[in-house]
Amino acid sequence: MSFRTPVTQFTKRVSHSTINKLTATPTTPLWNRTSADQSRLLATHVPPVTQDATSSRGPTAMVFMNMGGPSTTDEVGDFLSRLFADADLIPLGRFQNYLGPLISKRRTPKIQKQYSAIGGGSPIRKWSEYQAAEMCKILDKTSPESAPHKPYVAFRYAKPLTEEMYSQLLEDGFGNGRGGRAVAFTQYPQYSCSTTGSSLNELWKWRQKLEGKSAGPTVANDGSINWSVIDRWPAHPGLVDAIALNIEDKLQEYPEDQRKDVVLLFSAHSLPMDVVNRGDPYPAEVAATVHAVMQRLGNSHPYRLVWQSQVGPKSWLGAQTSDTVSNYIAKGQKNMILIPVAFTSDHIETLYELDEEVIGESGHKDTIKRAESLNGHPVFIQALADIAKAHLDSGIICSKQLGLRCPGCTNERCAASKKFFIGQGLGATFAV
Ligand SMILES: C=CC1=C(C)c2cc3[nH]c(cc4nc(cc5[nH]c(cc1n2)c(C)c5CCC(=O)O)C(CCC(=O)O)=C4C)c(C)c3C=C
Ligand code: FES
Ligand SMILES: [Fe+2]
Repeated sequence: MSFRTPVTQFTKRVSHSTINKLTATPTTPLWNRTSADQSRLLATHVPPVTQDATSSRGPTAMVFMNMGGPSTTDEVGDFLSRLFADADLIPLGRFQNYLGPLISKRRTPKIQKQYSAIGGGSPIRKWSEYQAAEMCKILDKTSPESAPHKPYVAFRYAKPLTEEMYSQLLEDGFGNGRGGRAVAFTQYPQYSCSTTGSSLNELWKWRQKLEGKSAGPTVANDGSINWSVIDRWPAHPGLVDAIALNIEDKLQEYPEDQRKDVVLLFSAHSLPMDVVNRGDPYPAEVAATVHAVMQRLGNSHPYRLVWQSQVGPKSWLGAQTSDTVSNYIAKGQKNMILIPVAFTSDHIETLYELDEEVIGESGHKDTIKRAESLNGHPVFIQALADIAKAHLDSGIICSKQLGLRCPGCTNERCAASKKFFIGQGLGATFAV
């Protein structure tokens, strides 16, 4: 039995302090006990109260975490300077404060041109706000016990930034001595320490700054925000189905006699090899998505997983998407569908890199196509709601995986933020 199940049963009638009096001793609070112990205590001491259909533990804040993108070309400079200042993404050691601004300043005009070419900015904010709001509408119906669900967006490098979201949460009455529940829902389906890991480290940092918490469990019961995390969902059936449906739609654009011989190229943002070799979970999780999509399609077509968007002189995980397309063309394969698989909405890497560069410059624009990004696909929105509902029902603070650091990790921010998010024993183990 999970911690949450019994709590939902008495909602407004039994307060958290009563639960604690009933269940915990001063030295071993409920959230710090084994799950068997929690079940025994709750089963023994809690009077059987039937659920009141009108009662709710809400509001629940549903916070969509992502990297973000500049909404206008004027924001490109700030976006890049935050990106190159992030030592979880681009570690520049003691030169970070000097090299970060220098590289971002030098890169700005080139990246501004790319955003101009896709309509003057990244659509990620528009899509994230839409996806979060639509998901919350579904959750209000499917999960009345945690309603109302309030959508928030927290970007790592663009507005609304994590600190803006956090201040808004406090203004809206979460925390500030009133407790309140918030779910950090990563919008990267596959976990990488350079993406979701960085967003969680940032969230932990702002939690410390704005709520004064330097340590302690997520189920704090001290009036600060109770955080839990959806940290990965690489093979969720709804995600898999939405990607598969977009592929099936694209296949329809080929003449029937050619359709079965189209090569599917799943394309994900690459990682530097030193990150891969550190033991980052992302390559394996992206492969899990691809495998699940191919199973859903009945392994109907030949396919490869390829990697795009390498930046700078380091060695990156390949094969590169652009090389793959030219190599296959050279081998005589002209029918190919590129499938963005590690990002849930359109962004510069689909609209510019894939559409304008890889396809646009291939000389085979008619036969090399791209599957739609997930954007507002109703099957995808439903998947988000299903993932969130399962999380809310489970009472789990985060996945078991989140507690385990990469074998080669030397980043102390990872240690501190993981310790916080695993919530001292509710569902995850902690390894240093
Ligand atoms: C799952 C997605 C992503 C992973 C993993 C990822 C890792 C990663 N990225 C860089 C460096 C840069 N990324 C940049 C832009 C960018 N990255 C992603 C996604 C992932 N990155 C997206 C969606 C975007 C574009 C945002 C948008 O258009 O809205 C950039 C800036 C652009 C540029 O200068 O070329 C850099 C730099 C590293 C080093 C890294 C892994 C360690
Ligand atoms: S780099 Fe992966 S846990 Fe720190
Ligand atoms: Fe990137």
